[in-house]
Amino acid sequence: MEGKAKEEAGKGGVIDTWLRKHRLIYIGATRHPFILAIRDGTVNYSSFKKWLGQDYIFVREFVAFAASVLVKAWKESDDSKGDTEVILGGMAGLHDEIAWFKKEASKWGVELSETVPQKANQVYCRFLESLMSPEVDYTVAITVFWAIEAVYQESFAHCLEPDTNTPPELQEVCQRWGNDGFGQYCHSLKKIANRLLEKASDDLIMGKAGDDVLKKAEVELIRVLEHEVEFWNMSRGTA
Ligand SMILES: Cc1ncc(CO)c(N)n1
Repeated sequence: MEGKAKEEAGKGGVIDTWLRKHRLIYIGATRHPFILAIRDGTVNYSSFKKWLGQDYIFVREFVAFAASVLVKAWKESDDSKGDTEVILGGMAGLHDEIAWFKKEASKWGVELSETVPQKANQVYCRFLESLMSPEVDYTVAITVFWAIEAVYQESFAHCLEPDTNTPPELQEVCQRWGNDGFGQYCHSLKKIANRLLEKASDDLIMGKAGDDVLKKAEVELIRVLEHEVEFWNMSRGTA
C-alpha cells in the first residue's frame, strides 16, 4: 500500500478502506434480495430450504478452511496476540453450527444426505480449497476468513433490526449469525486481519515483501464478496 492509502487506513484500518473502495459489491453481498426477502417476510420457503441444504455443504468445507487458517496462525505468528484462541472459538462455533443445520434440516424436511452441491457452491468450495494451501499467506487467509463470517453477520443482523417483518420461524436462523456474540467474534477477526495488513504495509515501506500480500488480500476479499452474491443468487433460484 502506498503512503496515502496507509494514512487513510490509519483512521479505520485497511479493511474499512477497502470496503469503502468496493462498496457496491459489499452492499450486493450483505443486502442481497434473498436477505431483503427474509427481512420483509416475503421469502419463498423453497428458496430458504435450498439455501439451508447448500449452506450445510458449504459449512463443512468451511471447517476445513478454518483449520488451515488455524495452522497458519500457529505457524506464522508468535501468538502473543491470541489469534489461535479467536480462530479456535470460531471453530467451536462451527461445530455447533453443524449440529444446528442437522436439526434445522429435519425441521424443514430437507434431506441433507441427498443434497448435492450446486454449481455456485462447488465453485465457492473450490475457491476455499485453493486458499487452504500452505503457500497462501496467513494475512490473506485471515482476511478471507473474516470476510466470509462478516457477510453473514451483516446480512442476518439486518433482518433483526427493529421494524422488520422477519417471520418468527426464521428469527432463530437470523440470530445464529446476527447475535451480538457473533458480531464480537467478527470484530476480533477484523482486528487480527487489520493488524496483519498494517504489518504488510509497513514491510512494504521498509522495502521488505508485502505488496503481493496486500494485493492478494484485496483481490481475494473481492472474490469472497462475489462468491457470496452468487451463493445467494443460487439459493434464490428455484431450479
Ligand atoms: C455461503 C456462506 N458464507 C458464509 C457463511 C458463514 O459464516 C456461511 N455459513 N455460508
